[in-house]
Amino acid sequence: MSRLGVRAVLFDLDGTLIDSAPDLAGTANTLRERRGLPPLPYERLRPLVGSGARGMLGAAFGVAPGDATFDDLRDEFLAAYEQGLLHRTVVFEGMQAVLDGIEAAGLRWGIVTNKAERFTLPVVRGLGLHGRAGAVVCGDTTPHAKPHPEPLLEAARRMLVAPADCVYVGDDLRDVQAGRSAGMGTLAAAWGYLGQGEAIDAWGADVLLDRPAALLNWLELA
Ligand SMILES: O=C(O)COP(=O)(O)O
Ligand SMILES: [Mg+2]
Repeated sequence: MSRLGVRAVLFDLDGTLIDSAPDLAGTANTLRERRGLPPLPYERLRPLVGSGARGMLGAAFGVAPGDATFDDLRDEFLAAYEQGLLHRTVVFEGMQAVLDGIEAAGLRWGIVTNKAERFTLPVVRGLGLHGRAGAVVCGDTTPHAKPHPEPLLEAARRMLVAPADCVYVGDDLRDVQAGRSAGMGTLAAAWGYLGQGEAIDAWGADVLLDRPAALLNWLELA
């Protein structure tokens, strides 16, 4: 895949553009604390953060979707997370420079996440990214979420860029699947929430990136 013809870079949010793991793990421990349970170590929770509330509740309480208590715990988890979206969540180190480089080169960039709008929009605003992103498409913006291509196609439409002229950068297999289905080049971000034993090189991405700055190199902007 060539960077020639790339006019827009779309980014996944959690695990790619921002590190929200400390706040998601912190929320799991808030719920444990409410029940008099000791906190779980961050190192144990972080590898499960890619599975969102499901991963956090599985680790914290041993529950899974379909269990009697799961839905109530998930609602409580999401309400608690919403209270502290930006306590310790940050843009990944090196990523501001990547966004600066993309903008300086006259390329556009946007966000396509499975995180719901109620969480995404305050986070994106709070981190100062809102006025800069050409589009922010969330898990509930279109009828289908990733790995369906629809959110990526919606972002391309909003940015007035043909899907073939976009690339998608993400830290999960479903990001690569969505990008391919949308007809976009795919770049897999290895700095994100890669679960234990996950084989990122088996996802079928066009390019593997080991750190944010590698994206600037690939775009030939560094
Ligand atoms: O919150 C989620 O479900 C995952 O979000 P992401 O798509 O930005 O990684
Ligand atoms: Mg992600």
